[in-house]
Amino acid sequence: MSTATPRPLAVSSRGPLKGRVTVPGDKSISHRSLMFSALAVGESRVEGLLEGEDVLATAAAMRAMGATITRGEDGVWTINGVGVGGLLQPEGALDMGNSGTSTRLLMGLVASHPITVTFTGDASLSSRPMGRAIEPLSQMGAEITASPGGRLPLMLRGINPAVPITYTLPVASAQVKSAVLLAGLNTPGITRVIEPVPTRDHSERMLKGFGAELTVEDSPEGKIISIRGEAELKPQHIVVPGDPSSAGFWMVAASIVPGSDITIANVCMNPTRTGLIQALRMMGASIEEVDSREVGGEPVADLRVRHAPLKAIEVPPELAPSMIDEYPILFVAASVAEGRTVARGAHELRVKESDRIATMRAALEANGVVLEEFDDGLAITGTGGAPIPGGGAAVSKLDHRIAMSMTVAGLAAAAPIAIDDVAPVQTSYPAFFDVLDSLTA
Ligand SMILES: O=C(O)C1=C[C@@H](OP(=O)(O)O)[C@@H](O)[C@H](O)C1
Ligand SMILES: C=C(OP(=O)(O)O)C(=O)O
Repeated sequence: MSTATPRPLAVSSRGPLKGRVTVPGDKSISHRSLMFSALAVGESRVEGLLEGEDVLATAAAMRAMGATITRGEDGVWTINGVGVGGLLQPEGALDMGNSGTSTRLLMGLVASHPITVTFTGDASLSSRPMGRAIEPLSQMGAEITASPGGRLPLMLRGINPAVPITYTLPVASAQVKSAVLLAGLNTPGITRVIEPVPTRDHSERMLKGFGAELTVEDSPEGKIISIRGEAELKPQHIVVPGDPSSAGFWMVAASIVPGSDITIANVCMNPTRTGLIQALRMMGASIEEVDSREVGGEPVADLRVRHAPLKAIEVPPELAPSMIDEYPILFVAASVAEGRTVARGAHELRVKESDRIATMRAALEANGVVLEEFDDGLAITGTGGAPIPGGGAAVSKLDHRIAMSMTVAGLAAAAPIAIDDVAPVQTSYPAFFDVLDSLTA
């Protein structure tokens, strides 16, 4: 995995970004495509799957639990599922690598199957809190023994039949929501999740597409998502739309490097994912949607992004769930905006692949950016369009989004930024540096 060999890289400005880029398949949808196909009865096909380390960890885990998963020479993946209830006891521990999504969603799946699974991960993943998934899954009857602080490695003994619950999410987390819904798939009766703050809804959309009986209702407490268990999933042909989180790096790069004009093709525009676009537009970014359409049950568009002077904003905290993975790159945009951008209400950043508030603060500060750290975010005083000073180090802390964000910062810096390790980009965007080369050729 990406921990193996660190890859240092010094990034300097390369001039304007020009041309057209197709971003890789959405990571959230890719994980779910493999998991749900592996639980369907029969053969599913997935086009445009993200072939990053995180998703490959999910593929390996589903194989270890009985699914047959192959990649054709045309890049189309074929999955023969075992059926809901049919997951097999894996022989060894499941290595989740760097992937929180794989871990929490698979904990949910295993919880209602009569198998016992040990989950392990890299140093980053082993420092992240799993208590948020352990709590509801224990209520459903799973027995979970975790490392101190509710961390990996952990052992989960699933139960069949599990107990259906109604669970109100204490944190805005699509992973926890999905863990409970996936446990509900093989649980008799109705399992409900109440979501006070909306988060990405790919599980809901896709489970319906696979034929599960799933309903979403609005209530004063929030969205109530109900799934009827002992579901039968029907195999699907899935076309994975492009990842808006990966697109975010190019949106910001083109916005902040003078003379840039790019088109990012096939970006998933699901409203639970477009917070960065909203925030950048508030800052004055030029992002034009071209050819809006639907792909695989998700809204999709091509985005034309041209350089534009950015102005500081107060980032509305209610946008947080729809741009939670995009704060690191938003901090880079804020670093060259005119004025002081304040982004708060994003506590969750502290428990991602790294503490993304502290990691970005250190990396930007070392490169001359003026900022202030809060428990739940950063305030950043931008250069007003001038290059950021650069010339410092950036420590990526096994966090792909830090490595990519600081690369983009380097494109807008007066002196090179020395990133200690960009190998983590493999988790979500293996072609990132090839695309950068093509846009700056
Ligand atoms: O459900 C998902 O696919 C994801 C949910 C988010 O995590 P949380 O549920 O922890 O907010 C996000 O940060 C992660 O990259 C992917
Ligand atoms: C938080 C992320 O992923 P995960 O939780 O799956 O590790 C991310 O991709 O930014």
